[in-house]
Amino acid sequence: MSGVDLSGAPAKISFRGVRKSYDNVPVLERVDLDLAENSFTCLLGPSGCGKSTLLNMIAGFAAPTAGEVLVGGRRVDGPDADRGVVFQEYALFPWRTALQNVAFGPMLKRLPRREQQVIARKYLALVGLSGHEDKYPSSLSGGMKQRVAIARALANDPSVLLMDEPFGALDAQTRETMQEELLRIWERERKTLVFVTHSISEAIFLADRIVVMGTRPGGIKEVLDNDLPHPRDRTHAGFIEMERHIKQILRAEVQKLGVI
Ligand SMILES: Nc1ncnc2c1ncn2[C@@H]1O[C@H](COP(=O)(O)OP(=O)(O)OP(=O)(O)O)[C@@H](O)[C@H]1O
Repeated sequence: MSGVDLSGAPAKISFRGVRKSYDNVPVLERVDLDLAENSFTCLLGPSGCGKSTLLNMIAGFAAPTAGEVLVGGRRVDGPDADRGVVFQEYALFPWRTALQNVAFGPMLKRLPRREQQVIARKYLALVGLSGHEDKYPSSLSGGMKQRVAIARALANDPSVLLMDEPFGALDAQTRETMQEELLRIWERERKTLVFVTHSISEAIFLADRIVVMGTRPGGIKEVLDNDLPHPRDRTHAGFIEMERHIKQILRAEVQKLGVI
């Protein structure tokens, strides 16, 4: 049975009593979480708390040790084109042009060549890369490569988009631009988006739900609903207050580890 989000809408993604261990070492304690369809959730927490593990279980790259993960009411038992993934390190094919990279999913679906190109051009345009179709990744900047990676994930028209620190390697200015672009794309494409980040400010800027995670035991510390109006202003009192609150939770977690 699929869960119900706090808003009353049926959950698109549900974790039911999920635990995860690697080689008998527990990484995640019991996780119960429901994410609504078309919601934007950020997973935030100290290094090693299991953010990527949680994301990978939605993607189907990792299986829970106990419990289950449901997407659209169906148990995840492996990767699926309906769940697109974008990683920090771009993961583009260096020998394929931007267009060929984005057309990769439609090609795997064996769509006619012309249709593959139409889809790839559409998503490259959506991420602001019209005119760069024939460039190879080596001649694109970090921000442009990440735009191609996003377009490639979107070209499969997934209902769920999973992003693992996608802007972590970008300079501060490019990162802020990409955050704004991503919100624009999310508003237009209406995907259920789950985004892993280390940055408190990035999480508050982007997400309507922030899942703050902790270590030892790894798991969810707090789930915050973020209803600050868009476009979000990082100097707004509500923004700063939320930042302060999350910092407090994370500081306590890091102190538990004896790091500071
Ligand atoms: N495939 C694996 N095999 C063994 N241990 C793993 C594996 N993947 C992750 N781990 C361990 O699980 C813990 C959680 O890792 P995970 O990458 O999910 O954390 P994270 O919060 O995403 O970390 P970071 O912010 O540093 O990327 C870490 O201690 C990590 O070493």
